Amino acid sequence: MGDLSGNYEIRRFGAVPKGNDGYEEAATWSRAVSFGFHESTRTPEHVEKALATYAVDGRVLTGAYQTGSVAPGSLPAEVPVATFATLRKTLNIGFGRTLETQLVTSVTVRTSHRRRGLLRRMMSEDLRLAKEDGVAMAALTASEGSIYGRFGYGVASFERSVKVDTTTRFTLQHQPTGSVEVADPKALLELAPVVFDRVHRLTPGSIGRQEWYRQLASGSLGHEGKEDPAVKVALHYGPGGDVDGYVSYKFLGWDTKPYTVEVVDLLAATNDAYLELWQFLAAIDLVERITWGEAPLDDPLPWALTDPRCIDSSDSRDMLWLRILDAAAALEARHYPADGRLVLDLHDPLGLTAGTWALAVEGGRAAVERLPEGTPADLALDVSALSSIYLGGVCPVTLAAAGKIRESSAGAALQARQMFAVERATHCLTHF
Ligand SMILES: CC(=O)SCCNC(=O)CCNC(=O)[C@H](O)C(C)(C)COP(=O)(O)OP(=O)(O)OC[C@H]1O[C@@H](n2cnc3c(N)ncnc32)[C@H](O)[C@@H]1OP(=O)(O)O
Repeated sequence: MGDLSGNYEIRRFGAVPKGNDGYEEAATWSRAVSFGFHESTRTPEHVEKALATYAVDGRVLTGAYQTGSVAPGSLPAEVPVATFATLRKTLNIGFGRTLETQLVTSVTVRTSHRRRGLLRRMMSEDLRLAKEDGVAMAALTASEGSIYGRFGYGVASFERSVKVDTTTRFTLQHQPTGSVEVADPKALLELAPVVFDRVHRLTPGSIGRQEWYRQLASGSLGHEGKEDPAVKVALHYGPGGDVDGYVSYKFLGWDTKPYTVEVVDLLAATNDAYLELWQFLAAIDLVERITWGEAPLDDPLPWALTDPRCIDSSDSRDMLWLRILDAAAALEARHYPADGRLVLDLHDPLGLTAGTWALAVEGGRAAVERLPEGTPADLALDVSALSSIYLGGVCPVTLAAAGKIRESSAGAALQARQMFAVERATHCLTHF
């Protein structure tokens, strides 16, 4: 057996639909990803459907391949030992502004090749290339909390799972302004992207959705890679008759007690649509509980309920991790609700954004200037902390208390909190 310890070639290629050159390479790559996440081996049909959606999103697939000899009888050299994928979508950075963002996903390293620096190599190279390509931000959702801080990522949004008691206890203080009607789930193939576009423009932290979402919401392609006949859909119509929200949901069966409906996807482009979709869910006969795994932490629902304790939410977790790649471009892209000047001493484990930066905001517009090294700073912080506070969803004062931000001028963290605030709660409804 040859030396298996270090010889890898990193290859990048596009996702292509079946019938195209490169399909087999992409299909083998996609099976390696399922292996890395401990899923059952995907059927050829599942792989085909997944790759068709990846191609629409323009995903770039990265694989690490063994170049030396492969252990006899083990997986052949064309199966990557590590996988990594990226796609580009926009991120809502508050006040309706969006920023092109490098989304990192499908990160796996085969157990027998782990802790040899493969993730580090793929991540460092990809972030450097994205920056060179003019992308100022990267994002991911993490399987474990301890992996990505070292690469400069910081938690920027949260989500929680809720169980809502929809027995007679559930009453909302809300007079409907629109209406809700049940629809053929397939209607969402067309409507979901339209509604999402409105939600995306309204919600700080929102990430543009990949093709797969409309398929999921419409029951066309479930997590198992097949049509999901259990999915049901209701649409919300605003006062003018336009569809401004929907809920896609499943009844979990008569064996689940209390009888429960699980939300697959819930989007509302207006405050009224959100509450009225909840009124609809709560009105489903025979059902006593609604569950939703992607609810916001800062949620209007409990405030609209007569009894906010109808909501049981024991499980809150980090959702979006951001990584600023270009400090000046990312900071200048934002609108700031408060003026001020902050000098930031920024550390970066990959060196992409390191330096002393002056952020000067006037009339909500930022000008960012690099200052000579050693210029006294108001705040000293790692790029992961700046990425965390960037969307207004994480408080700089709290990070200062945690030792993640060092405040040299009294009150600078509070000033940062005011400057980085956004117009409504940061929430990301796109997993990728
Ligand atoms: C965005 C997403 O796709 S999230 C999904 C991530 N994937 C998974 O969880 C699948 C299962 N896990 C794996 O496949 C692998 O363990 C990976 C991808 C997490 C790590 O891959 P490896 O190639 O072993 O990582 P690599 O050797 O490059 O390590 C880089 C650094 O991260 C650290 N590290 C790696 N994995 C972990 C971990 N799970 N927890 C804490 N630290 C970790 C290493 O110690 C190393 O630290 P250092 O460079 O500061 O000394």
